[in-house]
Amino acid sequence: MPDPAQSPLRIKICGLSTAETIAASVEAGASYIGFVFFERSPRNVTPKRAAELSADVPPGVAKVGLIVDPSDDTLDAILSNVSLDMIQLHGSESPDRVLEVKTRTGLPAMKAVGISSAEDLSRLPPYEQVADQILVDTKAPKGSDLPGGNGLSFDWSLISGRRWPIPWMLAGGLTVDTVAAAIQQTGARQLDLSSGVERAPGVKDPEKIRAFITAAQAAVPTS
Ligand SMILES: O=C(O)c1ccccc1N[C@@H]1O[C@H](COP(=O)(O)O)[C@@H](O)[C@H]1O
Repeated sequence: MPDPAQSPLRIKICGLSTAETIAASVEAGASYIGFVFFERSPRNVTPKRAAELSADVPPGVAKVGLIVDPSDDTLDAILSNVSLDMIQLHGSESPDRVLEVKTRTGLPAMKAVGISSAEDLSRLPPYEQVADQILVDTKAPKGSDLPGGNGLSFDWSLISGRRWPIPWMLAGGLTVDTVAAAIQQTGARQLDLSSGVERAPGVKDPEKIRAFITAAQAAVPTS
């Protein structure tokens, strides 16, 4: 897993599906690579394809599998094909289910929690007891096809100054144009994004990946 002491900012590029965009992410300095295992997503990859792409991910860059409300069979089917470093749970998994997934897979789990208002923050503490990391994402609008990956940000002032008992990542609509403000308002030192480095849904753009990571690194205060 990326070591916070070694890098002041850790970036996860999610929904990668080509060797070219994985190489661009790794060379630009991404700490995490995300594979989406969710059939409705334009970023969906099969476990076999993820295993092929994993050959391009060097040690030290964590491979994260994004799954939505997975059954045990789904978890087993994915992990029998591809070796992952962390599971990202991006559905409505309960805290107990997060624990079960950790036990079954033997992997650390990052639980996504959707935020759209101050009340949503009350959902965080139970997950902070059981997950290894929290992913703070924008709550998907009612009726949307995807529970994440919609390119929408939330009101970052809601988490400004919050104390986090475990490592966390900021997600939701991050782009090269918004990342400096996102870091400044939330104090985030881990970022996760998908839509903001795409030229079309599911089509990552190597140039956008490089530009985002450069802008994000430049936005972190040095002291
Ligand atoms: O990216 C997807 O297709 C996806 C599908 C289902 C759940 C989550 C998904 N993506 C995650 O959503 C956030 C925010 O993405 P974006 O930058 O706003 O597009 C991020 O954590 C992705 O990993």
